[in-house]
Amino acid sequence: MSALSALRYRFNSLTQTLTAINQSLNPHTQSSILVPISILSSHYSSKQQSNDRNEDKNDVVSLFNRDPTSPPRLFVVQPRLRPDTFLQAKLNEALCLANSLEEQREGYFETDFFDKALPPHVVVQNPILRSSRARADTYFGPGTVETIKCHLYASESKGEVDAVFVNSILSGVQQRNLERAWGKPVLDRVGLIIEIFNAHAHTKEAKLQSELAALIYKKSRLVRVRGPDGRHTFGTTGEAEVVSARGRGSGGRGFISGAGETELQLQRRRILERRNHLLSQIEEVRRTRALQRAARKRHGGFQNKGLATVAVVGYTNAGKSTLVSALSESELYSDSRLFATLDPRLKSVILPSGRKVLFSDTVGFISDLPVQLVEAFHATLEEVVEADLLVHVIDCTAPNLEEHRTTVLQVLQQIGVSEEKLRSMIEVWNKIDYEEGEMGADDSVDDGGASSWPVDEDDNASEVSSELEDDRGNSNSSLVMESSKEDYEETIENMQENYSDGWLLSEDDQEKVGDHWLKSLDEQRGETLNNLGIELQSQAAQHGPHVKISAITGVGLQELLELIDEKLKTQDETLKAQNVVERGFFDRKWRPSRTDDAGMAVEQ
Ligand SMILES: Nc1nc2c(ncn2[C@@H]2O[C@H](COP(=O)(O)OP(=O)(O)OP(=O)(O)O)[C@@H](O)[C@H]2O)c(=O)[nH]1
Ligand SMILES: [Mg+2]
Repeated sequence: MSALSALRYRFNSLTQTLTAINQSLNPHTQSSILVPISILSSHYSSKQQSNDRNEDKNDVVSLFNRDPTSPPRLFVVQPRLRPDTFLQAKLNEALCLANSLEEQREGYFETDFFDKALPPHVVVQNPILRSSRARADTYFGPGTVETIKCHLYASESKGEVDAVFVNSILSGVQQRNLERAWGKPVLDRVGLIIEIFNAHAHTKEAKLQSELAALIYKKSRLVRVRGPDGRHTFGTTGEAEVVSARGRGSGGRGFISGAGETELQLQRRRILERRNHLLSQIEEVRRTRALQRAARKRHGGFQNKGLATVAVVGYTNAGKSTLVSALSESELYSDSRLFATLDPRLKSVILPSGRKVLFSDTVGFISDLPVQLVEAFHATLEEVVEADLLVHVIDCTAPNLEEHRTTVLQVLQQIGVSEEKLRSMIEVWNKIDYEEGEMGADDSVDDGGASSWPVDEDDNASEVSSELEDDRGNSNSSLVMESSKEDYEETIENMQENYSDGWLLSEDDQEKVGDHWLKSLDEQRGETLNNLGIELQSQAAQHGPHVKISAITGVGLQELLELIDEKLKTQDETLKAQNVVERGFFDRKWRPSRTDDAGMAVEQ
């Protein structure tokens, strides 16, 4: 109940201002960016990129050709999920993601997040729920593609849409075909998250890493398909393979020799060159960070043991930055936009025992966090891996809190946080003021059904409300007509077998994503840690949160600091004991025994 109220509270704030935002849209800007340009297109260089970014970067950062001076208007397509509360949570996240894509101007966002309008959105039949497999060519079935097109055109007639955001993972071919069908750039979940990272990055480190993630993503999207005329084409505009002179008759071998470079090869080469350049710069960042960490461990701190670091981790928007600000009495940037923080920031805090420690605020996680981002943000995430203690902040108002927790545990395992650290991690339930305040204020949300969805004044937003209603009863809605009777009869248990980390992938996609992880992970360790993850989850389920806090009101913060103090003290004692044992072992091993001495003497 409390979580639904939280959603209602947030979305009512968002929807109230839809009209104002729509009015502020500039028709001129809109027409200039409504050109459908695929991320697969060879025209990936955006001439409209921000002047703030250097020209070199303009060529590769943006995944679609958008105007960075005003936030793009995205049309959100949410595949249906069950149960409805889960659908609502995912739709809520999708809308927040869509509204989070915005560049800062002089360090600030132009609009307050809560003043932003809800983006136009539609819930559609989920191909995976229906046939357990998405279509290889268009992901959705032809009926759903048409339905979305109708809704899209209806929104567009109001001048609202720059691109379509499908809150799922699409293959390059699916994305491209949907772009053709809808005549708009299409972003899938991975693409949008990477785009947000690029838009929010403003330090050198974050920019380098976000750009690298975008490049890795783009590289995976470079596909060659057969065009309508039967020839192989590249890009949405269907240009034939273009050859550059490179490789023609010089140095190439076999078939490549003398043929020149195809468009695909040219794009790959450009991406690889840029990637290598970025990797070398990121390596420098990593080296600097490692040196700084070593210096912190050597100097200062408690009894000359160096400064301990406490990394604050959690799902995006959980309140990590607000918490670190409150504990350190500083002003870290916090915002309701997702991925407000991209760079680790360190703040010193004095614990109740008088011990000084460093708190590190870092990038938040999200379900289906693109692997490209995890790979690219290695330097930043190392701060988490190397921390002495982890504090996991959970937004207790999130209806899918359990999924958030699992996601964070999985990412921590994937980036290589030790089993020991995961076991000693402190779990903090933040935003309890929601429960105490707004939650109790509105009893109407207790029905647990469609009425808990925010009542929107806007036509676009209310579409979903009616759909959710329709899904339970009879409806004339074209969207609901696509649902089969069997869909309704499937149990939640059956549905959950289809969920991957609370998220839906086609079987192909699952294989692809799985492969990717396998490449970057130590398999055996992964298995052990997965078991640990389950164990940690069940522990948490049994014992509840370690501490309940409100980073905003300050409730529970003292208790949290005391717990951190205690944990670090226990760790110190364990380390000390280990050192004693190790030294004893060392001594025994290397000091020659009396008998050995005698033997040696005899031999000599
Ligand atoms: N009511 C309430 N709101 C909170 C609390 N803590 C944080 N928030 C709000 O939650 C939103 C997100 O807070 P942040 O501190 O930016 O969250 P974050 O985890 O750092 O988010 P990212 O950096 O985007 O991953 C902001 O609007 C905060 O004002 C809390 O204890 N109570
Ligand atoms: Mg933050």
